[in-house]
Order: sequence, then C-alpha cells, then structure tokens
Amino acid sequence: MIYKSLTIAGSDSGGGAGIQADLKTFQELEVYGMSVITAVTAQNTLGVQAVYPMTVEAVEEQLHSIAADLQPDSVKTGMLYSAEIIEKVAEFVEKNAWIKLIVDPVMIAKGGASLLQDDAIHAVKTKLMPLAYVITPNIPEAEVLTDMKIETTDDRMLAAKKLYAMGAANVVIKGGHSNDQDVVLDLLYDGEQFFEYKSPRKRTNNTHGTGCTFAAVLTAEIAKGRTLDDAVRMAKKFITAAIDEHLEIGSGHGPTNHWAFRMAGLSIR
Ligand SMILES: Nc1ncnc2c1ncn2[C@@H]1O[C@H](COP(=O)(O)OP(=O)(O)O)[C@@H](O)[C@H]1O
Ligand SMILES: Cc1ncc(COP(=O)(O)OP(=O)(O)O)c(N)n1
Repeated sequence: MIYKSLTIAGSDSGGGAGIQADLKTFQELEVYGMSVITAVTAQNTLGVQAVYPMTVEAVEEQLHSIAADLQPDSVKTGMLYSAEIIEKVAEFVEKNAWIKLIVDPVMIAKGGASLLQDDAIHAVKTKLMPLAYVITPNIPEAEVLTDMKIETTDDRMLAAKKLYAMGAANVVIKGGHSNDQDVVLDLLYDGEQFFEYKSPRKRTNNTHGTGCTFAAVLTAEIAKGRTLDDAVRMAKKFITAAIDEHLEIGSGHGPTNHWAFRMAGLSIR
C-alpha cells in the first residue's frame, strides 16, 4: 500500500521549514509526498529576506492537477499567505470530502517575518477551521485565533475549547513558546478529553521548522490510518529526535534533523 500526503505551503529556500521540511518528513515516514506551493520565500537561518506569493490561479492549477490524478490520503496546510489562497484551498477540500485536513495556521516566522496577511486571519477562522480534522497552532497563533492571552495550562485548555467550538474536529496547542523551563507540553483536545504529551525542553537555538515538521508527521501518520493519539505520539518522538540531533548549519536559527529519528533506529511501523 502506498500512502500519499499533500502539503499546501510556502517554499523555504533554506530547507528547514515549509514545503521542504514537509517533504523531508513524509519521505522519512515512507509516505509519498506531493506539494502545492503558495509562496516562495527567500529565507535562511538568519530570517526571511523576501516573500513572493503565487497567484491564486497558480495555486488553483496545482490543486487541480493533484485532484485530477493523485488522490491524497491526507492534506496539510502551512503558510497560505492570503485570504484568496485560503478560499481556493477550502474549495478544494470541500470538493474532495474524503480528505483528512491538518491545518498548521502559520502566521509569523521565528525571526518575526509575517507569513500570513492580517486580513487573512478571518478566512483561517471561517473557511479553513471548520474543515480541519486537526489544527496545530503554537501558543501565539492560538492567542490570535481565540483573541485571548495564554499564560497557564488552564488558559491553553480554554483556548483549545474555543478553537474546537470554531469548528476544528481536534485541536493540538503546541508548547514550544510556553514559559515552562524544563518541559514542553503539547496539548490535544478532541472535544471531550484532553491528552498531554510532554518532553524535556532543549536549550537550543536550532528549532527552525519544528512546527512544520510536527504537523507533517501528523499528516503522514493520519494518511496511514493511525489514530490521532498515535500520530501525536509519533510526532512528539520524531521532533524530539530532530531537535536533539539538530544540524549545525547556518549562523542563525538552525534547522532540525529530519533523519535523526531513522538514524536512532526508531521504528516507523
Ligand atoms: N526547545 C524545545 N525542546 C523540545 N521540544 C520543543 C522545543 N521547542 C519546540 N518543541 C516541540 O516542537 C514542536 C513545535 O512547537 P512550537 O515551537 O510550539 O511550534 P512552532 O514551531 O510552530 O512555533 C512541538 O512538538 C514542541 O513540543
Ligand atoms: C515557508 C515557511 N513556512 C513556514 C514557516 C514557519 O515554520 P515553523 O515550523 O513555524 O518554524 P519557524 O519559522 O517558526 O522557525 C517558515 N519559516 N517558512
């Protein structure tokens, strides 16, 4: 059986995040990867130097090519940039109703560059979230989407409930940006229960692309028919290994190591 996942996201010329991180992750997990590029970024470990969004027509044609021939088992969205592109992506998901959609609501890169126009936030909430099987915001993204400040785990639980009420079938609020010094807690809410996934917090600058990689693991594992709990467990193991064995590349926020999980001999089955 060949499992197929599609990433709809921006290109990171530096290779650590975006389309490049997603395809590397799919490959490591033995899932056939496909891409629809929404924007090209000139980017390296020091930051984002420029953003060139694709036209809506270019995005639409890529989506059409995929739909006409290569039915993906799961679809991930990353950097979508504009409300117009989000609307096209939502149309595609609605027309292909079997698709399990993983929404990583990318807004701002670690260096501060905006990867989503301000007036596109409304479209994320109203067009994309109701179609999402799972949404994976980090804490600042969850704050924007819920219009609330998140400081404690209780705040995060309330935000997860709000995001669920906005239409996402499941919510994972990642903990990389929390104030916890020793532990990183990722929190899953499925509409009934909360599930906690903890790992030791690594003191490192080399976390570029962690959010993309985490959501790409979920996407690959969901394509294989894994439960969401199993998929989040795998994502946590994969990203922990990728951060532990980070690559000393560039002089800014370095990328994670997408082959660390495999090199550690950890099983993908
Ligand atoms: N310093 C860290 N040590 C260990 N795990 C981390 C660290 N930073 C992020 N992670 C993990 O990486 C993933 C992405 O987290 P986060 O930083 O919150 O998202 P984003 O990259 O979208 O900002 C999560 O699974 C989180 O637990
Ligand atoms: C093209 C592109 N897409 C997404 C991101 C953000 O990736 P993320 O995993 O959130 O990592 P950081 O940028 O926060 O390190 C990106 N930078 N570029």
